[in-house]
Amino acid sequence: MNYPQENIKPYGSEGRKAPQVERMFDNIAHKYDLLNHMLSMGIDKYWRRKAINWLQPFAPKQIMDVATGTGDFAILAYRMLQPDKVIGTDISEGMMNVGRDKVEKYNLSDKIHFIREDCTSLSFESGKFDAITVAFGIRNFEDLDKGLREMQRVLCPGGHLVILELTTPERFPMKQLFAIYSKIVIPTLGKLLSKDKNAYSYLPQTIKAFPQGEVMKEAIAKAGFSVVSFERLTMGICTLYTATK
Ligand SMILES: C[S@@+](CC[C@H](N)C(=O)[O-])C[C@H]1O[C@@H](n2cnc3c(N)ncnc32)[C@H](O)[C@@H]1O
Repeated sequence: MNYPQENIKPYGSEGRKAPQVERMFDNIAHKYDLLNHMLSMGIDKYWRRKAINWLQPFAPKQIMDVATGTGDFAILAYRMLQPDKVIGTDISEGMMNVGRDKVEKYNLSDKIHFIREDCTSLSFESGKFDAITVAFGIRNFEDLDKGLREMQRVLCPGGHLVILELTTPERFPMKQLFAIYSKIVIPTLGKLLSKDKNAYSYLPQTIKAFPQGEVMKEAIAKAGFSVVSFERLTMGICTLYTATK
């Protein structure tokens, strides 16, 4: 299936989406953490903890953090779940280099590894991971269904998937507040700090276009997952999706 956000590209309609997304995240990598926490006003930390908490009862030993970026989710997953290993995968070496520095600073280099992988075509063998996490990354995939199928393939039978993604609130007053925030605050602050004006106008456009709630739940189930469910967080600004293989 073709989803609307797959046709939204940061630097214009020419060429494939994935190389443009890679270029964009390489460009903003040095300011990503600052902007991320600033634009979410720190609420992302609560969302991340909530997502990882869901995995706690399953005590996964091998975890892949897809679209790991600068590694915050991978680091938190390691600290909260104490698995044998976390592999962070991403298409942007620029983002992962920031993550590699953090992991070294925290003395976690033997526990958390970063590998360049496009989630729509993973090089890992089937059934390798006990759990897969994705925070704020899946919206950028060139082919959402292919990415979900690949995650399903590399999870072990009974393995767990957790996805956090920004969504559009549907009810008053958050719907109206979020509309103003995403039209004015995100592009203005993003442009000012990252110096890449395309990146922070691409962000709200993809949030608006990305399938959410029941549509996303159906996409996850179609990729072969069972017990798919979702919970809207902070009045619908973010949604937590969980599933089992
Ligand atoms: C908004 S950042 C999220 C980073 C991190 N997960 C976090 O929670 O802060 C999105 C990341 O998705 C990555 N990405 C986009 N498309 C991807 C793909 N097809 N496969 C793997 N990573 C991808 C980008 O390079 C970027 O680092």
